[in-house]
Amino acid sequence: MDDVKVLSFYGLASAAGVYVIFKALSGPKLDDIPALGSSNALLSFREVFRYIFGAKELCQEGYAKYPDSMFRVPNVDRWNVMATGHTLMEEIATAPESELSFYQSINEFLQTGYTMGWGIVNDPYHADVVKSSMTRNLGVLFPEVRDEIIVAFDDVLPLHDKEWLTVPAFDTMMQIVCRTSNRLFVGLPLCRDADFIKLSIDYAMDVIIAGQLINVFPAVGPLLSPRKKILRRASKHLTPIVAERFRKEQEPGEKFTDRPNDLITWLMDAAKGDERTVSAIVQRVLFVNFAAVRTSTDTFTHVLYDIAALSSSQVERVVRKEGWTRASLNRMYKIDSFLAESQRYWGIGTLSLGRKVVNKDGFTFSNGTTLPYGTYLHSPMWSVHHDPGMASAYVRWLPILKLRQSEEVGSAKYQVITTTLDYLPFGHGRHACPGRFFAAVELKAMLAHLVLNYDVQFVDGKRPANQYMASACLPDSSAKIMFRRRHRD
Ligand code: HEM
Repeated sequence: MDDVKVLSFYGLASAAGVYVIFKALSGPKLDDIPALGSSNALLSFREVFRYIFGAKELCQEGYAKYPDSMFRVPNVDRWNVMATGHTLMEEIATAPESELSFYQSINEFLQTGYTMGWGIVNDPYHADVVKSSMTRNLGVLFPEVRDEIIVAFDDVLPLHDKEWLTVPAFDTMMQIVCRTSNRLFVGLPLCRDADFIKLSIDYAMDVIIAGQLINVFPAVGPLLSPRKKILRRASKHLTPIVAERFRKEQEPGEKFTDRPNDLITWLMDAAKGDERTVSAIVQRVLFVNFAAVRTSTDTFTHVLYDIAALSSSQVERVVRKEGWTRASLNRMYKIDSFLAESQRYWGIGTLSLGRKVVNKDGFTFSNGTTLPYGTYLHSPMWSVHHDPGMASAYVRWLPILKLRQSEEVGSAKYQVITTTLDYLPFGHGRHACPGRFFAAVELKAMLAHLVLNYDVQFVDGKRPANQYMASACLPDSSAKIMFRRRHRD
């Protein structure tokens, strides 16, 4: 590095350090909430490191020590309050946005305005589109989802005879998830375009990295946002499609009757004002990609790593009897339970129910505790999912994973889409993931296709270790996995 670069590096690092300390000291006063480690923001660096290298153990310590209560853990620039026990968690899940804000919490973390556009911050109408139009259309569009799964698996796994093929697990699943999701979002042929798939995948990573940089370097961070670059790349593919739809819609005379049934159309129908422009719709399609693809890929890579011990007899029986429809997928109870259990056991994060107190007078819980304005809070999901009190709900099925008791399997109460205070991978309450209905259909269809058609094996015989980073719990993204076409005798 030359001198100017060295000086710039130290200058930026010092500015970031001063800013972080300033933020830590000027945050809301939380003296009544017990801290893990030192209660002094500057002396709690040991816990900060423990948090950065995996919040799981740290939060587990607090969960055991403070049941039905609260404790706080230090992040780099703030305290994060953890609420435990059903009563407090229910109050978080049901609190109105004007008291405990999901959007402020997530938008600050991702710096959504800079990284993905202020329209998304100001009018998150896509959540209703995903929850209503997308979910409503899942039955009629299922054959397309299924078709894309088959073609995508065939394309990314060019298998011959009885040979094993070794491929990178995460990247391969990411391709399949991205293509399948975009079959529903933008349709053929774009969902198979290599550059479009790559930019959708890159976008997710770029946004998370840029969001963190902007949080630490607020002054220069926005300059590092990938938004414009990605928009330019995406526009090449999406702008002509969206512009053509707007043009057809405005044509006098004939009604635009052959409108494709996809996310672009659903968004155009729901968007209002400034959000009803070509560039705003393009941005929104990218945002839904961001919410959908990485989350589903991480979840499915965990599932893939779990799959070796899965019996496929039940899947075969249902498919033989009823063929491939959404209804038959609904009856693949073991597939559903397997997915739910993989999500419970591993999850893709260790925290859930992220909110920020936005009422100027603070938020008072039923136990009398008031959290001041500006407090960030969560529930320690990993600890909830591994609470020994939950063990009786499961029977041991795989060496690690358990399935629900047989009488419970198939009950709506325990399906993967049913969120509860004990089952939080999709959150719970007001902001529970609206994409979970699609995610469940997509991932269950992928899982059933996988177990019916492929044998899967680890390269060295054991599950690759997870990567824990702050609140994330990610499946190993560099591990390879072996596939072979399944042969029926
Ligand atoms: C396995 C895959 C997925 C996981 C684990 C997941 C998880 C989550 C979680 C934890 C939340 C926040 C809930 C809360 O704090 O209460 C959320 C919100 C959201 N998810 Fe998902 N998600 C997945 C797939 C998807 C898909 C496929 C879509 C879109 C098609 C989607 C769209 C959204 C949106 C739009 C929100 C914001 C909700 C709001 O504005 O209230 N997600 N998701």
